Amino acid sequence: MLKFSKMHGLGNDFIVIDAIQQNVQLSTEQIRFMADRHFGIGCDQLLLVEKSTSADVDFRYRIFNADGGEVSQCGNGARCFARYVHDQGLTTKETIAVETASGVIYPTIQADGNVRVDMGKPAFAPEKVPFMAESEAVTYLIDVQGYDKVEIASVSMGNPHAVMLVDDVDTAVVEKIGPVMESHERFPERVNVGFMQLVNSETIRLRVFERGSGETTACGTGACAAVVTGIRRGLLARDVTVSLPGGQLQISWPDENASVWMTGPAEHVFDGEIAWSTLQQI
Ligand SMILES: N[C@@H](CCC[C@H](N)C(=O)O)C(=O)O
Repeated sequence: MLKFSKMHGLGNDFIVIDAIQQNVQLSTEQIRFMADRHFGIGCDQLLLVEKSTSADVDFRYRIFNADGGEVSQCGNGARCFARYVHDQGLTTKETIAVETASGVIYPTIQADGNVRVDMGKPAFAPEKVPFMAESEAVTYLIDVQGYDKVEIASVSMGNPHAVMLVDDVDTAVVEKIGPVMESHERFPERVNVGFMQLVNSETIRLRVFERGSGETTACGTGACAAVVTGIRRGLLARDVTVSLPGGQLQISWPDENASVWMTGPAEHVFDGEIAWSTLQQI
């Protein structure tokens, strides 16, 4: 049997698998099957806990979207990862160094159970996102099929994000523009698409259409992306409450050269197991 835990961060849900104590080799099709909410277990992302290859880092963290594609960063996943390795007794540390495909992040489990994560520095250079543009700008006007030009900001939080301002997230056409933007030709690795409504300089509302998973109830890196691009546009303060459909995150970007800090909950839902014989049929 393959053991897993089901966890979530503000409803952005994960299958978390210990690949240190279990020998885990999953194909893209098997991950897609496990993520499927009707035929499998159901999740937005599947997270693998592995040993790090470097001595000064505690764990390696691999992330797969529901479509089976491996990606390099996940904010809500980082908080769940930290709670998982701590609660399963894989570490006794409160601050954990975690290697991801886009660098090392440092989640800290707080006394109240929330997790605060040093998410690293945002990268705005188009080639880092990657986004096709002649030079770096705070915002860009892009052609979106079926719509007039759309103004976006783009940033890498270890994964690619496009953020647009909307008057009201409740009426924003996330399910229509989201998929078109996700596969926009100017984002060669596709993109996570954020729809940000300003409430005041310290509060935003946000919905995110995630690359490879569709709209989720919350996206941690999406919240970081919205806040840093909002600060660059002169719209937001340095500490912002981000209100997502699944709940709230606190995001802070102390200055242009600093890391972005994210604080929020991570919840364990249940433990389960699935037979390898079932997965072998996929
Ligand atoms: N849910 C995540 C982001 C997961 C990865 C993303 N869909 C991508 O493809 O980059 C978060 O909380 O940040």
